[in-house]
Amino acid sequence: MSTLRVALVQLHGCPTKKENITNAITQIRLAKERGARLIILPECFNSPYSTAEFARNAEEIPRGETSVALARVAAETGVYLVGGTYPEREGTKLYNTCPVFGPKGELLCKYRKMHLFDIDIPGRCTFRESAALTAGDQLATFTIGSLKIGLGICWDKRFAELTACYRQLGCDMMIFPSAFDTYTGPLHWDLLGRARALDNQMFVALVSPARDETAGYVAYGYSLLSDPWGRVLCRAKEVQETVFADIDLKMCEEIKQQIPVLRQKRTDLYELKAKQ
Ligand SMILES: NC(=O)CC(=O)C(=O)O
Repeated sequence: MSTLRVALVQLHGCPTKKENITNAITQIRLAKERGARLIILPECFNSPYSTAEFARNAEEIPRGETSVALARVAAETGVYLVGGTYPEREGTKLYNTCPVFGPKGELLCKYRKMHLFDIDIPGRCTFRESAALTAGDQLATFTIGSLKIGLGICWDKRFAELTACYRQLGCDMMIFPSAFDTYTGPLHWDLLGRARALDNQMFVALVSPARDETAGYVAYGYSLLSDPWGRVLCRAKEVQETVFADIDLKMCEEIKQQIPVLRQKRTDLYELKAKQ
């Protein structure tokens, strides 16, 4: 395998959880028809992105209805499916969790958002995820052939050390299901995606919900995939749509030779260490 077709599925929000799941399944089937082998959904795709709504839509992973439906469609289509995120319930705690299903419908891993989205830009954007959710404390990776992929969720991409830890683990791709808002999106979305890609010489995919001006939280849209050079290979607009990129897996090795910054780190003077 020297190239991999990736689909970024930018979904619009539907009135109910059931309709969100049905819409996602339809789009996954269409992406498979167009040759995708790795399909990625957005953050919080089965629920409004609201601290007041998380509990109502939360479920156990992988026993809940969203996971069961995603596992089934992954097996039916034979794809790797990054199930965006949805609220996960474990005991009394809620998490913002990204599950990954393999081509047989098996749960390959799940990642719980490690940095919670607590933001306060008066008059622009205020959100306190930590009022409703518990932060995760584990990195999560999976592989497709020789490609090792790391997971983060939205706000996590602002913490450069996290992606650098995944680089240390040998990841050549990061996936961030995300939901930036319409103030931070235009300023930071591309910049952060491309910066993480360039710093770590890896592919970076950011997948957002479509924009809905009537929603309580208005997501930015513009899902994108950056290559290790910081070039945007595909980008959605604001509406529901799926965009595709064929990623060339040799590119990470080439750039590491040509621009050998990863080998030139002065670990005698500074060092990054994952504590797990
Ligand atoms: N929704 C998030 O977690 C993060 C976000 O919107 C931002 O970083 O801006």
